[in-house]
Amino acid sequence: MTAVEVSGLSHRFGDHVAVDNLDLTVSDGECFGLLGPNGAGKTTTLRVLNTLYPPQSGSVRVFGLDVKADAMAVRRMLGYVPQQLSIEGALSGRENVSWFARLFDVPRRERAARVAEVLDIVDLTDAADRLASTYSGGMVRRLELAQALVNRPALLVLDEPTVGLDPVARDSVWARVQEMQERYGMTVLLTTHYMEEADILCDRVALMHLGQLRAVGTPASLKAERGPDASLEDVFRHYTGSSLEGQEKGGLRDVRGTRRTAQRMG
Ligand SMILES: Nc1ncnc2c1ncn2[C@@H]1O[C@H](COP(=O)(O)OP(=O)(O)OP(=O)(O)O)[C@@H](O)[C@H]1O
Repeated sequence: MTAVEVSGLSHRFGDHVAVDNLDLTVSDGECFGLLGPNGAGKTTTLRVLNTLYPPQSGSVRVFGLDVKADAMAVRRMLGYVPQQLSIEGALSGRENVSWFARLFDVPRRERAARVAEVLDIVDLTDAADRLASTYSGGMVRRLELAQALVNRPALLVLDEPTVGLDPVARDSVWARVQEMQERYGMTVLLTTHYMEEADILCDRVALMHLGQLRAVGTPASLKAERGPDASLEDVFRHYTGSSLEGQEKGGLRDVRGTRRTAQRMG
């Protein structure tokens, strides 16, 4: 079964073509990475897939359902962790996840157990009753994963899941994603600027540049095409003509974003 099927998708903002005739297939149970420089069209693609933007041309199907015609059914199958902060600092971790459980129609009788289960998966049981405003960046990201998981999505969509996290917190998020995949056999679609993340987590990756698909394959096959010692960064550079420097969101833009986050949390 195909989890995601994108055919001839294009999306414009005014005159600007953000996604240009994109074709992409993600198989059931796969962890698939969407890579590309800033502005490549990754987030726009995820937003169409998430039913946030209706497709302007082309089509997107999630487990056979059309994102336009069957938007509500598609939403029920999805868990989404956006780039922007999606938790409420004035609530505890448990309350944040419970709120999502209500929002996503988790049956009332099952809610408390389901919330406890996902908090356990992301290793936040001990901190569950503390206000989220006291959480570290890594804990916030794990709480967002718990929120996205509480309706047991068939497809988990992660937009830069570890941006701004230190290596230890990043490792911890990776471990949770892998555990969830093993436990539930869910399909994961993520975007990232970290080539190491793509290499470790993803069964296949696609490289986007200027709205177009430039390459798709397993990390191993894409690296092998470039030579015996090639890294995924070499592959990235080859297809996009740009280096990753300044791409990782550690720049001013991200610092601003992080500060905005801190303000909201505090
Ligand atoms: N709401 C919007 N209005 C106008 N232009 C937009 C809007 N959203 C995105 N764009 C433009 O569309 C292009 C693709 O943006 P998108 O956010 O999809 O890229 P991305 O690959 O996710 O980049 P990043 O890695 O920086 O998140 C960019 O040139 C961006 O400036």
